[in-house]
Amino acid sequence: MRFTKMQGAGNDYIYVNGFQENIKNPERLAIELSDRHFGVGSDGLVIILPSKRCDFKMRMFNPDGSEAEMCGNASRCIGKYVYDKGLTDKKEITLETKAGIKKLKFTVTKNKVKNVCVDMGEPIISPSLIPVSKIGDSIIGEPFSVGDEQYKITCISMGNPHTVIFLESFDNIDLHQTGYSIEHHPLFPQRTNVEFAIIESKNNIRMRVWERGTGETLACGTGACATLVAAVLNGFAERKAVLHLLGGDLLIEWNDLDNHIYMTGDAITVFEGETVDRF
Ligand SMILES: N[C@@H](CCC[C@H](N)C(=O)O)C(=O)O
Repeated sequence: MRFTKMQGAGNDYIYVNGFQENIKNPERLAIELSDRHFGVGSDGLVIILPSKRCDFKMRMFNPDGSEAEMCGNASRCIGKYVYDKGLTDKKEITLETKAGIKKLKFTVTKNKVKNVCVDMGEPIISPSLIPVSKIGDSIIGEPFSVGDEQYKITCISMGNPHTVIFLESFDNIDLHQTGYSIEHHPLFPQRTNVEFAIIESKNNIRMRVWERGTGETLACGTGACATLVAAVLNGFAERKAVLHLLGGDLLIEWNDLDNHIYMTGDAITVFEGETVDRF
């Protein structure tokens, strides 16, 4: 099976052309290929497929084999993949995901995609839709305890669930233990991604992320969008900000005219490969 390793802001996935490769068990393949010692090593597996409704369709699997509804960084990399490989000559395409249709716009230099802006759609704040097992219209800066620790959480869905916590510093947090405990907390029936964020200014937010089904990653596109929305709803930030993640920066804007979130960032091809033996 041929594959391409790509990363966006350091969030690395294995991309497979589903027009050519027939993958029977993507859940198992994601577990095996994502392993950083016995596989290729990645934050998951992404399959690019034909779509009846859009230019392309995406399926995305975490390293634990679970399928996610949406992946922001992967959507940008898919833009680069399909344009650079000549699967399209359009600079604006539509992408079908389990979280609806996303629109992608490419910035092209020397016939290669450098940057992609993704219309990520509207954020969802209703607890029943995120989903969060709590009655009410929203969860914005609400007290939450896990273990001996007390936090204030804001819950947002960008098609996939996110729980955002604002901190003064990352020094006193055991991100792996706290991230894991919140991901698996009974409040979140479909588990949750967890973002830890520090407000540096109204337009600059530093964040780290614990991803559902993955663990800590260097970046999460949907997580960056959810963090900006949470920051705005808590009165901490303006509607356009740079989100500084461990693997790079993303520009996120929550447009007040259409209520959509726009995410702009890089997309990089790392290498091409072919699996052998047990894969
Ligand atoms: N890294 C991604 C999100 C990947 C899916 C996530 N782990 C989930 O299960 O929801 C992004 O860039 O958005």
